[in-house]
Amino acid sequence: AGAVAVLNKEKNFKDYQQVYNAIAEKVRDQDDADDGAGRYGLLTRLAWHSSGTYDKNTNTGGSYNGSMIYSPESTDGENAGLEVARDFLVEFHYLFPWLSRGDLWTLGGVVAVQECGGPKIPWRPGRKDLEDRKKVPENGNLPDASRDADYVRKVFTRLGFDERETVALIGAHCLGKCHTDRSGYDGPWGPSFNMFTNDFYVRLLQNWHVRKWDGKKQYEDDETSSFMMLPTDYALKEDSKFLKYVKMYAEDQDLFFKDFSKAFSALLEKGIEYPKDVKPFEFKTLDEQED
Ligand code: HEM
Ligand SMILES: Nc1c([N+](=O)[O-])cnc2ccccc12
Repeated sequence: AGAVAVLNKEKNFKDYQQVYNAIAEKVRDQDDADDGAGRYGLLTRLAWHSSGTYDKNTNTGGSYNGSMIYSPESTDGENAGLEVARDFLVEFHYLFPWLSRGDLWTLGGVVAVQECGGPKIPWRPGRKDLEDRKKVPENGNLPDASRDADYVRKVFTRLGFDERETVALIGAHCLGKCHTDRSGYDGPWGPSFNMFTNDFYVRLLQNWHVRKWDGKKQYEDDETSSFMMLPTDYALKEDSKFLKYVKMYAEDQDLFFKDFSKAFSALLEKGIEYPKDVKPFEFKTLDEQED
């Protein structure tokens, strides 16, 4: 059976908005971090990887248990660098001891997307920290960036997403950057990675070439050589079915925002059963609360 959300009767919207605000203030304080990318990409990736272990065929993995602190998940090469994200958030575990790791890590992703101009991400608490180490998912479910379109389709089908949702989710690659000491990929280098926009798709439709360097195969844009794409990013334009949605989102940022909001919210809840009357929270951004 899936993991059933455990709702804390003493905590309500106001308490979770307070956690949101505390995380958002710290993110804002670190806007210069990571060569100007800030923490938006890093926290979005933590929320994604804590959820991306989900397997719809066995109804295992996902964000519920906050299991990334345990091996083998903690040492999965695909999670390299996410200890920086977990360390960034750990103080809020002590500030708000009633919040589980799974709730904290997924809420961090909601803060990250919303605080850099992205759409509202509906979010529900109720994840419970793992007691039984045997429930830590095996490595191998988080995707490898060197692969092709069919591999990407397989990964997101296993997660329970269709092609349109797959393309919408990968649009989060408008945020943040690659780190040679984490994934081995490198860049981008332009100041374009701390705002949530449809730029990923607009750029992907421009002209690219394989970068000549001593690192992993990746793409570089013909015009400025200041952007990069992973092989799995580039695969989205090489595959006619994915390309249809790349063009759709490149032409319509509002549609991208609507689809991303729905798919990312669903990603963060994969494998979790909620009582049907539990409505998601929609948090205000810091800007929206400024008096
Ligand atoms: C085929 C699927 C995907 C692959 C192979 C992939 C791979 C990667 C790789 C290799 C990095 C660089 C990590 C580093 O060196 O720091 C990265 C970064 C990132 N990924 Fe993905 N990713 C995928 C899908 C997604 C999805 C679905 C999301 C979110 C919804 C996402 C969000 C991010 C973000 C925000 C970053 C920047 C992290 C930072 O700035 O530290 N990715 N991804
Ligand atoms: N900023 C990024 C772009 N981009 O187009 O700016 C493309 N792909 C990425 C893959 C992983 C992390 C960041 C990316």
